[in-house]
Amino acid sequence: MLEVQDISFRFTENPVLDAVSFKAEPGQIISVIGESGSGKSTLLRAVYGLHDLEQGEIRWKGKKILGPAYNLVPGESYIKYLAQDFDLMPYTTVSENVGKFLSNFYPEEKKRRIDELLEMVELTEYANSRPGNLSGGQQQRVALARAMALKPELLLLDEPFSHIDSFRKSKLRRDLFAFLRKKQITCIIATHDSVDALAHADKTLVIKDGRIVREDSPQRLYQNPGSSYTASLFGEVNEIRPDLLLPPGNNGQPGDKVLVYTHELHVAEQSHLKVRVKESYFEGGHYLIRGLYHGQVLFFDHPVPLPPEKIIYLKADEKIVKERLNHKNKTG
Ligand SMILES: Nc1ncnc2c1ncn2[C@@H]1O[C@H](COP(=O)(O)OP(=O)(O)OP(=O)(O)O)[C@@H](O)[C@H]1O
Repeated sequence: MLEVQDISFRFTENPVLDAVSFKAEPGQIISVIGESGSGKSTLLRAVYGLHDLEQGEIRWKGKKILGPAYNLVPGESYIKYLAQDFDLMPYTTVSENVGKFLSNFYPEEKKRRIDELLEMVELTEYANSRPGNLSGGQQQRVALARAMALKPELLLLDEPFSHIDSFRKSKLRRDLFAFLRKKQITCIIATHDSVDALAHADKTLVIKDGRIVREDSPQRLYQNPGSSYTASLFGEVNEIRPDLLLPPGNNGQPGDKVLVYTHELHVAEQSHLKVRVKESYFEGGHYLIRGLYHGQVLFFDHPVPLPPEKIIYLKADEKIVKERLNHKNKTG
């Protein structure tokens, strides 16, 4: 088990990690999501032993992970860290890069393993190419394969799909996480991408200014984001007065707002939410509509574009609104 206990770290004056605590059970996949600069990479680097902490400690299976001041060669052999720069050897082949940490003692076993990993990242035909001649996305796939070559006990992935085209990303993501589950590899993945954070994780940590502000299952986090910061990591979100979405009575406290995702608002015959359409943006499966309610900008999804200045009425599922309101009042 990984135990991160109350760790703080700063490069200069301001803390970059501020009293961070969480646990990862063996085989668990944990996503860390937060805006740029919130401390995701620093957290992964700290877990890998690349930073000397100001306070707190990190343990893997009870053994303390030490920073560079106490460990001449930072990083432990049972942990692999895939950084945002891929750190590949540019002048040796893709195969040699993937096999860098594998023993030469059993050459056939080594070759089988490299072939299996290259197949997973769809780079078999590039086995003899040099990373220097590959695209950014292809290099990232080589780095991913190399990080998994030794079947680490703990894998730390920093934005592992950021350079990979959406055409490949979904399949690679599915295959990678299936592989991790099969091998019972514990994984922490830092990401901006809500699909990375939601689709495959057992638990998601939301980080803001170096602090963990939420820790929950992806489903509960998405259903009850609790703050506009958390909700906005999953896409455009509206903050709406509950009395505009619920029948009279039971409408929360004055000043309350509920968070409503764009796909949860629907055009209705009548409602309290009378909106003037401003613009329609084509997003593939639907249009994102920007409208105004008494000067407040609202976004919602609609199957077709709507003419500017058209007046429409918006509704949301009352059950969802009530649940969010209750959750908000419970958690403050
Ligand atoms: N080597 C460094 N020296 C000083 N400050 C740093 C250093 N590395 C990162 N920081 C600062 O620490 C904070 C957290 O950075 P970090 O890279 O952990 O954020 P992040 O959430 O991973 O961002 P991104 O999503 O953009 O990669 C930022 O304010 C950053 O400017």
